[in-house]
Amino acid sequence: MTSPPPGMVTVEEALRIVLGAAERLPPVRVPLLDSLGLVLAEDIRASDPLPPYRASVKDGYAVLSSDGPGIYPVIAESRAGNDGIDVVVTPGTVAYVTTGGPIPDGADSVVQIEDTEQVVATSNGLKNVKILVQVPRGLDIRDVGCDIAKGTTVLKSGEQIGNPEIGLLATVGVTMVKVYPQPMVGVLSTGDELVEPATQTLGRGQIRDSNGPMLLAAAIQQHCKILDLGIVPDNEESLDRVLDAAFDSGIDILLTSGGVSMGDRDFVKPNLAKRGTIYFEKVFMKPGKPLTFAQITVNPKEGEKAKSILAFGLPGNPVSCAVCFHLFSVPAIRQLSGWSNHQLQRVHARITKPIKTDPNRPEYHRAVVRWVLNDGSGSPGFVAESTGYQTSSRLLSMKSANALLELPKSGQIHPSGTILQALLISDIRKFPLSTTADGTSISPNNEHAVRSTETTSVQYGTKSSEHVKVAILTVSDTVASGAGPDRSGPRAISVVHSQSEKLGGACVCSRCRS
Ligand SMILES: Nc1nc2c(c(=O)[nH]1)N[C@H]1C(S)=C(S)[C@@H](COP(=O)(O)OP(=O)(O)OC[C@H]3O[C@@H](n4cnc5c(N)ncnc54)[C@H](O)[C@@H]3O)O[C@H]1N2
Ligand code: MOO
Repeated sequence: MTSPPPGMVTVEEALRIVLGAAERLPPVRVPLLDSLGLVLAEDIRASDPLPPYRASVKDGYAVLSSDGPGIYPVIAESRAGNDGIDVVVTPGTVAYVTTGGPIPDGADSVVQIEDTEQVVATSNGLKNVKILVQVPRGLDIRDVGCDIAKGTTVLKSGEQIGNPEIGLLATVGVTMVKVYPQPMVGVLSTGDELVEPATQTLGRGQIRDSNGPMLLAAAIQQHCKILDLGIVPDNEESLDRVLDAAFDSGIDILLTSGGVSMGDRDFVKPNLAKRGTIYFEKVFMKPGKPLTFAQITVNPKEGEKAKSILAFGLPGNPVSCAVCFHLFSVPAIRQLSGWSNHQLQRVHARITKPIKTDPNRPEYHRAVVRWVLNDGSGSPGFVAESTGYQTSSRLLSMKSANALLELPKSGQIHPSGTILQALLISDIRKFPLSTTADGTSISPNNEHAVRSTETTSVQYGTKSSEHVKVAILTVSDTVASGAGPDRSGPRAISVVHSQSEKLGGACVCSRCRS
């Protein structure tokens, strides 16, 4: 890994520092439904077996299997609760049961309705039924505790609570759940140029605050409680006043945006430095270089413990702000919330178009990752499509992005089809399965693939052991007519050869022009 320039930390080091400062919040008890999305802070055991009684799996008749086919009187109907409680199914009798209903004593099997026939009432006054089949002992009966035995640990401390877990908690009778609480996140936008989103007409030099609402929404998506601290202008006194109130209000995390680079009115860092410890103030990454991280200890109120607050001075550029939130604030939120694995998930994905890397900083390139049946290699896999122009002021490059492609600094071009690591930043399930990223095939024979990559299309080997053969096609009227030189073809060849090892031994096997 390349060392960062002086004064900067690597992304890995920055994350290590953040997680070192982030401690789990003390557990609390919350009502059942409020625990959704939170992390359990205790083991949960079943105090009763499930089912607590022998229950029928089918609508049908509880029988003695040894009786076999024949006509039998129906001595009881057991649907739920105390139905059939004092009834004993003796040889030569049956009881009607519904799905989930208690099996009366004596019966050892259930014959489903489909394997019976109603018999016209007889002189004994009881309904009679004709059993048509021989059933084995135990058929269609759930024994006591067959789903959950008494004393089983159904959930473990540290597990995340989703809807099935809510159901399990309800099943075992837990209505107040011990969980790690949601952190309270305060969000503050800084900058003289900022006005409220509701502002209809912008004055000269004004822009609407997008970072504030975006970060509040992002914190909500991470199951946090939020405190909207609004906008402060670039002036020391206003910032001081708002931060005094913020630190007094019980927040666990402070997210500011703007005012952390080199401007003469960038007051966030000095303010945080005055209140606590700044751990780093520049990260070797793009976007997000001026990210600042500090820990502030707030003096305790009477009878309370001193409180530690994690403060992220996020860069003002909206994309830098969002990327830093995902890479650093999300793992911190997860750690405070009791997650045992705070890391963002990583997948390998093939890029659908060439991507140029930054020559100076490792880059986090926004992309849409989806699972396709043919990722270009003939097999299923993830493909990644760039969200386009990546400048850090262009929030449209975050739109729909569910992944950040990790691009080490090199200044080189990754050709279409290169496999890259992608950090997932949102749920990829909303991108449905398709044949390929664009619903077509991205094989080199496909017209779209040739157009999308302009002059280069990559053919992936069918077996990983095979060398990858690359055909390069320059499409240009000028070149084809001989009116000008082919510049892109030779450049593409040199890229393929310089990246040959990374591309599984790729070599150019043919080159043509049209
Ligand atoms: N001399 C240098 N200048 C800059 C450097 C540097 O190293 N040396 N770093 C650049 C980088 S990289 C970034 S990123 C930005 C970050 O600057 P700040 O965090 O101080 O942010 P501001 O200057 O306040 O704003 C930057 C940009 O973002 C817009 N912005 C700010 N807040 C919001 C908001 N809430 N909603 C929407 N847009 C916002 C602001 O108008 C600016 O355009 O610094 C570079 N400069
Ligand atoms: O690092 Mo800044 O975030 O490039 O734009």
